[in-house]
Amino acid sequence: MSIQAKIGPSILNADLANLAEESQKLLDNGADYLHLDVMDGTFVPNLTFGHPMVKCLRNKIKEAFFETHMMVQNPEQWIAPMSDAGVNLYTFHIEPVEDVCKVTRLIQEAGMKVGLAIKPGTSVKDIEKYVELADLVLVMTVEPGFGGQSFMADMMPKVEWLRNNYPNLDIEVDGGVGPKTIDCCAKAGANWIVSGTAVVGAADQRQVIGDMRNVVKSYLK
Ligand SMILES: O=C(CO)[C@H](O)[C@H](O)COP(=O)(O)O
Ligand SMILES: [Fe+2]
Repeated sequence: MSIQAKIGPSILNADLANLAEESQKLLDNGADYLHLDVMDGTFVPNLTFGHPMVKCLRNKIKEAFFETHMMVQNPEQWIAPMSDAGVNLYTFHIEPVEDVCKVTRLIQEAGMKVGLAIKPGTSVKDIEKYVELADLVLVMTVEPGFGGQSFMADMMPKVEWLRNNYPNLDIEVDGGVGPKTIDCCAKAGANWIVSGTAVVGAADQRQVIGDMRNVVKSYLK
């Protein structure tokens, strides 16, 4: 099966007091999945929400595909509760993890797909030995921790390397991605696109989501 273009809004900069409504609006406007940023205040210097909130969101939004971007020091700890909360794709950073193979196995056993994420300072070579275990690789295009930062175009060689070596891999980019930077990401080979501020704050979310998806599609073989 060939890879597809997917746009997943990050709700990090949305009104979290109205998370279900904000999420439903994004889905109604064409989002392919929701990217839920989980931060523990240790792996990154910020704190968001955990599995209780994801579970409440799942109770209100039954059908959508949920990815949790786990910016946490111990991703193994949250596998069972996130699975119970209805998460579909559990994306974790390899940097703090000693046994990446074990964590990927536990995620699969819990019934979720596996995403492997790398920070800007992590070489793509560090993830090479694990790629075959993953459903998706996330190349961060900002330092994880906060929404609304500037896109790091110098991460694109990592995306290019992954696309050249794994033509069928789902490759995600996250951080500062929007209408101005989508071409760069799509050209490098990314096909899962996280976009927070640019989509959530857009006057016409449907237009922005549709335009970005079209750019990604135009580069897919
Ligand atoms: O993981 C993240 C930050 O660590 C967010 O997903 C990301 O920053 C999205 O927001 P924006 O598009 O505003 O940069
Ligand atoms: Fe994220």
